[in-house]
Amino acid sequence: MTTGAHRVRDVLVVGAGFAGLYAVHAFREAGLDVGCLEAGAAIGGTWFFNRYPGARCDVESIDYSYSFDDDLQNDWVWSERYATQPEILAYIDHVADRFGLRQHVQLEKRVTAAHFDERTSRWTARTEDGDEHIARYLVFATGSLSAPNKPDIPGADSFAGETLFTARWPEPGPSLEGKRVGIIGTGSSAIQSVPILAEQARSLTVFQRTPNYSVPALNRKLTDEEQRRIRAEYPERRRKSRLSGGGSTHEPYPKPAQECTPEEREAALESGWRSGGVLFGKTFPDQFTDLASNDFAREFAARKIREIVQDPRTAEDLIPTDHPIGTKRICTDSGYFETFNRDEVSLVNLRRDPIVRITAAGVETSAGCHELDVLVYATGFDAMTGALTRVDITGPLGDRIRDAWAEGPVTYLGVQIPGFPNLFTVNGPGSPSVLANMVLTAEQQVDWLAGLIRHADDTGAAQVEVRRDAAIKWTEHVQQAADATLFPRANSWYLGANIEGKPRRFMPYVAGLGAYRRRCDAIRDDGYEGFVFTSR
Ligand SMILES: Cc1cc2nc3c(=O)[nH]c(=O)nc-3n(C[C@H](O)[C@H](O)[C@H](O)COP(=O)(O)OP(=O)(O)OC[C@H]3O[C@@H](n4cnc5c(N)ncnc54)[C@H](O)[C@@H]3O)c2cc1C
Repeated sequence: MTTGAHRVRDVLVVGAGFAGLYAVHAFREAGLDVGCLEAGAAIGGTWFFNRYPGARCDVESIDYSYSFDDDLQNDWVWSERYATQPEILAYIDHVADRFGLRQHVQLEKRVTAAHFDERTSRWTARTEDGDEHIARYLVFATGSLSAPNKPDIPGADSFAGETLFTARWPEPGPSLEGKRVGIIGTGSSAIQSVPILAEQARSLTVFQRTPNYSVPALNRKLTDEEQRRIRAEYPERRRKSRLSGGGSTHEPYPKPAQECTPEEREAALESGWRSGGVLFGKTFPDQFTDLASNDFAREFAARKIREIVQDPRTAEDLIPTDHPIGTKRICTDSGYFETFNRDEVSLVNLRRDPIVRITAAGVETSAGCHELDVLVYATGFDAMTGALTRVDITGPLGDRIRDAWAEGPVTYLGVQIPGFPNLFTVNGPGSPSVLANMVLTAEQQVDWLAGLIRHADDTGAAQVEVRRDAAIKWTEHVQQAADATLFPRANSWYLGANIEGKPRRFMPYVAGLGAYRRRCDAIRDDGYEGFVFTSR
C-alpha cells in the first residue's frame, strides 16, 4: 500500500552513515533539494550498529574523520589514537547537528525496491512500510560492510541460549557474567571483542575457520601536546591524505624489502610492529607486489604469535598460512593473541573439527559438543554488493541489479552501473572504498557526483547514464590493477569468497585514492567521458 505523498526531490540518498550524511550536506550546498532514507533507528551506519565490546576504528582518529571543513577539526577533540565506536558515533551526531543534517533524514525507512520511469526520468524508491519517494537522482550510500552475513549452519535456530551478532549488538549490552560464551568467526570484529568477552564471561570458546593476521593497535590517549600538534598540522595532513593511496600520510620504508640487509629488514619490521596498527601491512613499498618481500613480514608476524601464545598447538592454529599478509584485511587488536593464554579461553580449529550442527545446548563439532549459554556470530558481511543486491532495483528496461551482477559487479568508477541511469553509488565496487580511508573516499565521490549532476543540469540533460563499454573497460582495469598485486591470492571478502555462491570478482580499486581521484578528475575535465547525457 502506498501511504506517502511526497514531493519530487532532486536527490534521494539511501543510507545515513558517514557517506550518506556527507551526501546530504554536499548536495544541499550545491543547491539541490535532497532527502535521505535510513533503515536504522538512528544515523551513524556502521557506528550505530556495530556496538560490540571493543568496537573501534583501526584508522587513526585524526584521519578517520571528515575533511571538508577545517573548523570542524578545531572544535572536536579525539581523545584516543583509535576512536571507540561510541566516540565515533558522538562525532557523527555532532556533525549532523552542526550542519543541520537531521531534518533531511527519515529513520526506520528501509528501501526495499526502486524503479526508474523513463518517461519522467525519475526514480521511485519504495520503503518497507509501503511508502514511496520520488527523485530525479537516487544515490545509494548503503555501505560496503552493512549487510551482515549469517552462515547457514544446521540447527542454528534450535539454540536455547542467547544468540548475539557483533553487527547488531544490543544496547544496553547483555551481561555475560558467569556465562559460557562461544564466538563464531575470527575476523576484525571477533579480534577486537574476544579480549573483552573473555574478561566478562565464565568461559570463552572461539570457533575459527580461517586465522587472520593481527597487529597490536597500541591504542592510547592522545596527550595535550599531540592534540596541539595535530591542530597545527591538520590542513597539510588532510591535503596529503587526499592525494595518497590509502588516505593517510603513511610513508613506507625507503627501500624494497629485497634490497635491505637482514638487519635492516628486521629493524624496519620491528619498528612497524612497535608503532602498532594496520600500517605494519605496508612496511615495505613492495610488500603487496612481491611475494618474497611479503614473506618477510608474514614470517615476522608468525614469530610474534609464537612468542605471545604459550601453547604451541594453539599458536600454530592461530597463524595464517593460506594468504600473504595484508591481502585479507589486516586486523588490529588489544591483547587478542594473549587472550588464548587464559585458562578459561579455548580455540576450536574448524578446519580440523568442523561444525556439524548447532543444538539447543551449544555447538557440535566433529570432535564433540561445546555447551554454551551465549553464542556470538562475528561472521562478517556480504561486502560491497550485499546492501545493493538486497534491494530490488529495476532499470528502465526491466533489468535488475542483482541479475546484472550475476557474474560479478560491473561499474564505472564504482559510481554508476550500466542500464541504471540517474542512479549512483558511493564507495561502491570498483572504487577504492574498503582499501582506503572510507570517509575521504566518500567525500571525493560525493563532490564529484555533485559536479556531474550540475553538469547535467547546466546542459539541460534529464538523464545521465554510463556507456556499457566504458563500465566494462573500467571493471577490467580494476581487475588488472588487483592482478598486479598479491591481493587475488587470498580467498577474501574483497572478491566475495566469504559468501557461498557469490561470484568471485575483485571489487575494490587497489590503485588507491590518489590515483582514483586523478582519474575521476581527468574524466570530468574531458566532459565526463564515458557518460551519455540525454535530454527528455
Ligand atoms: C565493525 C566495523 C569496523 C570498521 N572499521 C573501519 C576502520 O577502522 N576504518 C575504516 O576505514 N573503515 C572501517 N569500517 C568500514 C566502515 O563501514 C566505513 O569506514 C564507513 O563507516 C562507511 O560509511 P558508509 O556511510 O559508506 O556506510 P555505513 O556506515 O555502512 O552506512 C550505510 C547505511 O545505509 C543504511 N542502509 C543500507 N541499506 C539500506 C536500505 N536498503 N534502505 C535504507 N538504508 C539502508 C544502513 O542502515 C547504514 O546506516 C568498519 C566497518 C565495520 C562493520
